[in-house]
Amino acid sequence: MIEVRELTKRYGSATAVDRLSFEVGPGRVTGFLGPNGAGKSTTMRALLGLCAPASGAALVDGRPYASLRRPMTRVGALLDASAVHGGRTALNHLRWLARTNGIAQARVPAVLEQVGLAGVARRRVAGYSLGMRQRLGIAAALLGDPGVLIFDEPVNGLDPDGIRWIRGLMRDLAAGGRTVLLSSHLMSEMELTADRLVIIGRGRLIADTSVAELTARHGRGVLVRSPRADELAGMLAEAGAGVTADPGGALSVTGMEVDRIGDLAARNGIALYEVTPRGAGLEEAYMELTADSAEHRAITEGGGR
Ligand SMILES: Nc1ncnc2c1ncn2[C@@H]1O[C@H](COP(=O)(O)OP(=O)(O)OP(=O)(O)O)[C@@H](O)[C@H]1O
Repeated sequence: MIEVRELTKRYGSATAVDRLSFEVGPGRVTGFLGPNGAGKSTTMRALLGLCAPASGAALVDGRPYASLRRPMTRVGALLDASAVHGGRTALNHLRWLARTNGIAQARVPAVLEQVGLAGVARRRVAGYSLGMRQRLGIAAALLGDPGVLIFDEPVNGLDPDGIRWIRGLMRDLAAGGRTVLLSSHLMSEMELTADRLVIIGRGRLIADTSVAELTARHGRGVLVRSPRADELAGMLAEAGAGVTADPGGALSVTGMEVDRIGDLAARNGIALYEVTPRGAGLEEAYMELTADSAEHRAITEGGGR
């Protein structure tokens, strides 16, 4: 469990995080989104005791990081994958981490296996690709088998295979009951990985919502196919959804989440052949939500050269 309460952090006269409050619960992946400079890294650093807030609190399992006993067994984090000393091997790095944090050495081969580095564990980290370093950073985060995981831009610089692997891992960790907070400035990435979104801009909370809610509110609706489309259309409309019939016989449903559509059909014994959210509008929704808080905006001048 992560709790951020009225968190404020200033650098000189600049306010990086401004009375920010949100909670992140277990069992799902929570995406932490915001434009460059929104305050995501600062918030994560506060959660990990790496910077002291001016006021408010950043808590893991109800406590500030500094008062956690054996913190690596409570919270694991990937902030900067290049932080490992290049002269070390992955094996030595993890063994040292385990030793200094009271973690059983048996966890070392287990996490190396989990992140796919078992075969290269005796190589020096200096020779690792960016993707391998990310995996090593994730192995370190998982070493203490913590219930809370915090990842800052974990897919940065990864190839499609690496990105797919990280997505799967995040989802597996959440499915296993862990609390997973994952930052990105890309909505497209979050749409595929996260269940819930905490969106900030200029250090303030902009939205705390589920991907499904955001899709229902800003997406282009849900495509529904059913052999009893007419009947279903009537029921959906009665329940408050916007319904239009596509030329092919499918329904285009707006203002209602996929789960509710499914429940309503099930309660009335209506078979569904397809229920597909058309989420293409999410990126635009995010741009709209954060439009006023982006640090740098491209200025488009008419009549350019
Ligand atoms: N050590 C620091 N000293 C001074 N200002 C800082 C420091 N760290 C962050 N800031 C400022 O605080 C604000 C929030 O930065 P932060 O790195 O938390 O944002 P972010 O959302 O993680 O951005 P990005 O997506 O670019 O990583 C920015 O305006 C940044 O310039």
